[in-house]
Amino acid sequence: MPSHRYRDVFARVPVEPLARTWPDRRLTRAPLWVPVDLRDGNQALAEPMDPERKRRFFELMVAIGYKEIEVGYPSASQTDFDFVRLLATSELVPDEVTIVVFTPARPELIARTLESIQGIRGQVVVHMYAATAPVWRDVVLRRTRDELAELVRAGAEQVLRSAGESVRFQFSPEVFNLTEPDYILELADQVTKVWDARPERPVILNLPATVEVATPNVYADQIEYMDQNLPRRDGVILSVHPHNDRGTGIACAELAVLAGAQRVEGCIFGNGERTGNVDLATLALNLHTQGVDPMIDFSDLDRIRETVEYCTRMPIHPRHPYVGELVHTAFSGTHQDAIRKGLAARTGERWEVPYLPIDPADVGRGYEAVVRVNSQSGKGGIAHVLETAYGVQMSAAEQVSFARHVQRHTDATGREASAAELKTLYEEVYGCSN
Ligand SMILES: CC(=O)SCCNC(=O)CCNC(=O)[C@H](O)C(C)(C)COP(=O)(O)OP(=O)(O)OC[C@H]1O[C@@H](n2cnc3c(N)ncnc32)[C@H](O)[C@@H]1OP(=O)(O)O
Ligand SMILES: CC(C)C(=O)C(=O)O
Repeated sequence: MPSHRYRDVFARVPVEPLARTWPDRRLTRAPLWVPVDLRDGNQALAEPMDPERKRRFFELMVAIGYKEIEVGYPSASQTDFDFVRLLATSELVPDEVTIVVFTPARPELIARTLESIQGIRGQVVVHMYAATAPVWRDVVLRRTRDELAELVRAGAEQVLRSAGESVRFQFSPEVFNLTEPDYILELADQVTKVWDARPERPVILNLPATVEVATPNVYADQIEYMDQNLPRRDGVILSVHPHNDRGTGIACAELAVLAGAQRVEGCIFGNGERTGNVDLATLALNLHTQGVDPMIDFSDLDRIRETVEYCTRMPIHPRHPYVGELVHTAFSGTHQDAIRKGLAARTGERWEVPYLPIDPADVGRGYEAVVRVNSQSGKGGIAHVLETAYGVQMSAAEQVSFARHVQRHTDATGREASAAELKTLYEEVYGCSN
């Protein structure tokens, strides 16, 4: 492998020395969540969502409790523009929900974005971004640091000039994680000054790991450094937007919250460009399994999954955390045995069943699928299936002997044996069901 072609993160961006405190902190409450499925998720789809899909997705997000939702990139397409117009001119946005519209720092596209929210009743966040990392400055935007700072200042002023009282402001230095920290502080100072950041009307400063390039501790250090050094800190909502290129988007988000992030952007099951945005459902349910209320209702996870799959036209992997079809299922014998004993030993509300980090019932699933039988299974799992599906009670000796029959059967077929198949086999072996 030509690994010499790549440099580690420390060779690409200065990571400032830091008296870090995040490793000693705990996650004790949910951050502000902002699903960006209708913008960042949407821009990753081969077929972007049509108006009906956008609306269905939006209504789902409102129904499960999101209070701030990025709804589109109005200057990107007529569909995006029209959807924002629909929200601005209808009753679809409840009073307690704020929508976010996204724009690059280009004057004509800012103007189009502001046009899309004309006459809106409730609160709206105008989210402006510009890529700030050196390669993007030099190669993509072809601007020096000062020239790019000027573009951002002009964009912030344009937004301010045309925005009414109901507008709040957000800035994202795209590729924050590869941008020099002193430059981020300079831009943060500039936008928070132009937008008059104060606690009563805070500015959202969103620090994306646009392309994930480092272990999560590095991102956490970068976020804590900003938390400690940002100008007008009490007038800023510090937000993060992790992607999942190294497969550690979840860890980046969790450590970033420990490090001082107050708000997290992502997509509900992690859709997004390349390997996706951070997965908001996983983040929320991770909190739930630590005893922290995520403030979003995932109690009917399969309904949420069906809507997301319909809107994105993409299936969710069977091993996807919490929601995958197989994540509450054990095929392997010793795990089935432990689950069976754990389920039987339950007392009270506390959930401590081996190998099941969450009670499937919390997310609307039953217990039928927690144990399924194939050639990797053992007597405990087989007995569990027959008992729960048909009330068959086997003695310890019978369990041992029947398991040998099942093993021969599953070895011969190479397949899973359903509860019905097990019952038929049981009747063949013992003459009748007990
Ligand atoms: C990390 C992110 O997710 S950022 C969001 C990315 N999402 C999208 O791009 C989806 C929607 N985008 C679009 O529909 C189109 O790209 C549009 C309408 C925004 C722009 O389309 P076009 O005018 O055809 O330009 P194009 O797509 O080629 O963009 C490149 C231009 O934008 C400029 N640009 C890119 N980002 C920014 C920015 N944040 N602020 C200002 N200018 C920018 C580039 O420098 C380039 O300018 P140049 O042509 O002078 O070199
Ligand atoms: C500009 C922003 C928020 C973004 O989508 C990203 O950096 O990934």
